[in-house]
Amino acid sequence: MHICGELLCKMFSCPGKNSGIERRYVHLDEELLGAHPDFSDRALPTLDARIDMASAAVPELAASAAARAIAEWGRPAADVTHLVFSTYSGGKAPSADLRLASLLGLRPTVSRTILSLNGCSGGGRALQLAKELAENNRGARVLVACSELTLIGFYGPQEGRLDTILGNGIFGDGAGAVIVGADPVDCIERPLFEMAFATQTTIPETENEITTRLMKGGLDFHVSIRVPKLLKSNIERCLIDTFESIGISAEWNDLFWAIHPGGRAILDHVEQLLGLGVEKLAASRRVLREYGNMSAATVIFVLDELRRRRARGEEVAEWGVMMAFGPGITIETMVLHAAGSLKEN
Ligand SMILES: CC(C)(COP(=O)(O)OP(=O)(O)OC[C@H]1O[C@@H](n2cnc3c(N)ncnc32)[C@H](O)[C@@H]1OP(=O)(O)O)[C@@H](O)C(=O)NCCC(=O)NCCSC(=O)/C=C/c1ccc(O)cc1
Repeated sequence: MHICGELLCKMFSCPGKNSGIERRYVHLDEELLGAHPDFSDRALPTLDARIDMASAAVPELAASAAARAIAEWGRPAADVTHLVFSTYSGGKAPSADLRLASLLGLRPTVSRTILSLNGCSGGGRALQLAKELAENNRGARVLVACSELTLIGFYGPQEGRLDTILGNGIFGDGAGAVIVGADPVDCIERPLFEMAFATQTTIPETENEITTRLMKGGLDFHVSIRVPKLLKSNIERCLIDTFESIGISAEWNDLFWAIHPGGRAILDHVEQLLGLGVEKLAASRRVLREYGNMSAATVIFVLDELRRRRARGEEVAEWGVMMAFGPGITIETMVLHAAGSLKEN
């Protein structure tokens, strides 16, 4: 797995001390908003303009992350065989995946899949799909790209919609990219993490807790106040089931952790529930602090941060877990093995 995160956009506000967020980056700056003052009002028909803007900017942002991931991978872009692209910020076909393939000069036979509206679980889903593709197609090299722009669903405050304020307070823009493959080529490819096993769980009867819908005024998203507690009640079962499936018994504090920082409360709940030491969620908290919740792209930033922490010797665990949460409520869980540890065995 080769990882790279990318931020195009301009720096945004500081949303307050309780959020755990110090800065975020957004494409929709004051100038653009000045040109589209109707974006502030979700009752006005702005979807066409938002989709036009996103159709240009989403693949460009993805391309800058992907170009860096490909450069670090060390092989030419033409060696990419598959592309899995996740975004909630689209709304037309051909989609951002085709434009990204063209911007990167991928081969015309590249096999493309777009994941749309998977929200914050999209990064986990895209990585699991890439794992399946890589393991089942000899020599496959899968480019995973997640690119999110909040402009598709940014509104001003509205009476009775506290979740809009929550969204404006925690969401940010960003893109991440990863190259996934099996059987690395010696001396050229230097894997970072092995994706050992992955599961997807849907929490029963929670389909109304995180929702998004394309409306004439933009992407209308709703995140209920119950989300952190629902995750807290279900996460440990997912972890136990996942580790039992591969016959590994794990002490939570002996693992490294890449939890999607959907909000500060979610990280607090996970830390408390699993009895994790304060450093265990440091990568997730840093990404939340520096970039906010960039939906699907966020777990890629967390993995990127984790590999930096590993390089500095701040995280030494051999096995780890990545978790991402999105509409469903869907929990994507993946057991990871640090590639440096593989070589030592
Ligand atoms: C950092 C927060 C936002 C605030 O923390 P706090 O400052 O300690 O304050 P409170 O938690 O006590 O909340 C302050 C107020 O906000 C209210 N509130 C608190 N969450 C809410 C609420 N979801 N609604 C509506 N009022 C609320 C809460 O009731 C309270 O109201 P009040 O008592 O009247 O002051 C914290 O609540 C927090 O981290 N919440 C979790 C955020 C969360 O659920 N994140 C989403 C995870 S899932 C995801 O990321 C998917 C996104 C997605 C993206 C794109 C897609 O296409 C699809 C999906």
